[in-house]
Amino acid sequence: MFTMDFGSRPLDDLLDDVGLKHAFDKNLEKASAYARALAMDALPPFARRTGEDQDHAAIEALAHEIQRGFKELVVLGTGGSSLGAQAALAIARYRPSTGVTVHTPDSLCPFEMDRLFATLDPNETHVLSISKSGTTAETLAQLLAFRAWLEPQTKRPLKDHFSFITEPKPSALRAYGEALGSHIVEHPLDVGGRFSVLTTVGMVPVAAAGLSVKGFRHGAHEIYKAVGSVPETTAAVIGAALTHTLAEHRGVTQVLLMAYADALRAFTRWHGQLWAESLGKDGKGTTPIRAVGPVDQHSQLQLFLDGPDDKFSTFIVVPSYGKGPRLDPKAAKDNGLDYMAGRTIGDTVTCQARATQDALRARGRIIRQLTINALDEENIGALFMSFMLETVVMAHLMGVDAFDQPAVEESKILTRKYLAELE
Ligand SMILES: O=P(O)(O)OC[C@H]1O[C@H](O)[C@H](O)[C@@H](O)[C@@H]1O
Repeated sequence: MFTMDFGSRPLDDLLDDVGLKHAFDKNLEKASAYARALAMDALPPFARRTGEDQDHAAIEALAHEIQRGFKELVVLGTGGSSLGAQAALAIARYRPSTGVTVHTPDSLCPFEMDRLFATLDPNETHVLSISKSGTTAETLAQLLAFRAWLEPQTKRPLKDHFSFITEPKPSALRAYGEALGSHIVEHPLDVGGRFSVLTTVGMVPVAAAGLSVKGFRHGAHEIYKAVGSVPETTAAVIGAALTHTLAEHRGVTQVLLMAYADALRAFTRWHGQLWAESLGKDGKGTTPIRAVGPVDQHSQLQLFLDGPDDKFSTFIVVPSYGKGPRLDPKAAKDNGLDYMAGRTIGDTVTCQARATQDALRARGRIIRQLTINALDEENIGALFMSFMLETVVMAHLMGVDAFDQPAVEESKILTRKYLAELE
């Protein structure tokens, strides 16, 4: 799982220093009461389903079918139909490969599609199209392009090259899959795309890549049990109460999620959609910022430290003292780099994460650190659930509906109209 801290001093003391203890306590009480009520009778389906596991057989069946027949899996989907899988899959590259290689072209880009077609072997390629609505133009366009590329080249039945995850209701994507006769797995009706990572949507790609679905779900389940029983101690509820307090009383308009591990880059993108689409409405919201350390210390840190004090920052750290390659002591000393002599790459990164946070704290910022001890399924699953619940609790405190995205729908309708009108 993971632990949370705010540096060497307790959060209560930090809040006392800035006169926000009372406001925070009130928000924490409200947030905790809401989390308890959710757990008692109205737990969001994305969380409830994690405990049910009733779709496990469907997930494994499709994943095995893909693994048995193909070496490459292209996941077509965008937003909530891709970002969760990408975040979960990112840890696969540190394991011996037991599954297929997964490609996730989540933005519509002609150059990227040309590159994929030039490098993939059509006979070894399976295409999994994911769309909750079954109407998203980008995903449908990619699907049509993949069919046009595969059909003249494959020696196998076309239907075997395709599978689909979409809601059990009429849509263009569903009709397409049915006409092909391909395998179709249900996207749950009651789970929104950006909350769907632990459902079939995120878990089929994960299983095909050889990762443990049970691991992700177990980590997630532990968090939701804790949020239901002792909400006031959990990162999700404290995080929501704190962010809301800082937004109300300290002019915080942005939330920074900075992860010190390359494999968490995709996680920060997943979080960006979750936070922005769930909370940015009715003229309200805080803008998510994504960063990866240490690389973004060399691009954004100046702003974080010396720009406006309008951000609440969360750091995700995987302590890696003694890990990774060791720096040659003699070469380091000979070149005046004594402080590096004999240290590992992991030592360096862990010290950088600490230094960045200490520098921010020295400027009076309240900084949250979440620490995971390894990049594994349980820990990433726990983080998924924690941030989803944090978002839902935050929506409650703000008085907005976490589960719709009316403004995005307007732009989708206009895109379809403009495309149809093209000469
Ligand atoms: O899964 P789909 O129906 O294709 O939707 C994919 C994405 O489309 C829109 O942009 C929505 O705003 C997102 O919330 C959604 O994740």
